[in-house]
Amino acid sequence: MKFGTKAIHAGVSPDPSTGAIMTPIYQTSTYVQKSPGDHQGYEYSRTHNPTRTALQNSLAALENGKHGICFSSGLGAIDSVVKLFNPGDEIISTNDLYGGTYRLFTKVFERYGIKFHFVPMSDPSSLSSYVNENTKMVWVETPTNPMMNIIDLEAVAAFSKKHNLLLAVDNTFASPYLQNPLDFGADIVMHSVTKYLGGHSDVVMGALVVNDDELASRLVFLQNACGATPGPQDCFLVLRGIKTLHLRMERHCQNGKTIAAYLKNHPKVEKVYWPGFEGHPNHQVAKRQMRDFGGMISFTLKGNRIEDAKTVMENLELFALAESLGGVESLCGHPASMTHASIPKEEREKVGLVDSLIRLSVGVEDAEDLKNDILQALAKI
Ligand SMILES: C=C(NCc1c(COP(=O)(O)O)cnc(C)c1O)C(=O)O
Repeated sequence: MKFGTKAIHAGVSPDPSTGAIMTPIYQTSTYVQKSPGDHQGYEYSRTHNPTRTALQNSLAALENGKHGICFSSGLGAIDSVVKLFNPGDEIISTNDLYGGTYRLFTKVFERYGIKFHFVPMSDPSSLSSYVNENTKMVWVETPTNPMMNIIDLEAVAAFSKKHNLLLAVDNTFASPYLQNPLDFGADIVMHSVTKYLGGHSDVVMGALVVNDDELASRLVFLQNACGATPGPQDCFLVLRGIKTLHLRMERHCQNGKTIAAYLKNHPKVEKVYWPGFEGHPNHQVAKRQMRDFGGMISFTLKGNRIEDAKTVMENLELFALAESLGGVESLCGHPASMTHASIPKEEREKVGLVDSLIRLSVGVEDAEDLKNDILQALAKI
């Protein structure tokens, strides 16, 4: 099946008892058994729930994987990935990543003896210097949040296999519509389902998709044992969001291209970070591993004054100033003081995340209105 057909049909089937075409919301915590252990595959909703099962199967299909595993948030999913490891183990991570992920790694798991190396990954050949006998996994985002770096999945997968490391890829910014990391050799693909998959800014959820059965059983064990599972209503909302993922992503990409080009030519804009530009350092890699370049854009202003950035964001009207991304409505954010505030300033600035950086999640509105919104806000500085 092609992606658009999978988005509508994968993982779901008419309800066996009623024929309902949409997967029902099984709003129940438990299931009656005929005698101890004699049940219909469902015992307790933290462990299994039919609405969640349909969503997990749908997500696995969209990522060309075998096993989908859902969590109550993206960080809940990442938490379970890191719980695969033990004190003394080491993880090599991209040095540009979501601030909450950095915080989870450094403020939680370093206390449990897991060591993280935050390194630039635009040239995977430099990674070997960070490998030792304790290294267990490589953690990648691509495109990265918020600097829009592109990491070569095929090259990092080859590196990981050569050194017998797991490769986990946070595919949130691309969505399964634009990129499928398992196809390039990744072992785990992770999503903040909160973003493009839910697509309507009305759910917080996370997911993992893997092919390996043993890895899946370890992650399913952690999903149940640690309990960060989503409820059936949220699973229903994401199942519904997924049905239009392909249509929404096409519009996000069209609008992203229009807005990126508009910003690039604006006299008050210093630099625009968007993988679709031919001048992007890894544009050729993006072309190879992505089907299009997405709706996430970051940019800086001439003069790099935080006051100017705040004035622009306060005056944007269609681009609402809020955390998150990937919904139908356009959002703007200030990573330095919002999503990435938990990363020390000196660490942020090593990757180019300066105080004047503005991040846009370009929605599916009419592009002309979005351009005019940016024009009027930039006129205020
Ligand atoms: C809320 C934001 N990010 C969440 C996020 C997460 C965490 O997902 P949550 O569903 O918010 O827990 C993981 N990975 C990436 C790349 C993310 O962007 C944000 O960047 O505005």
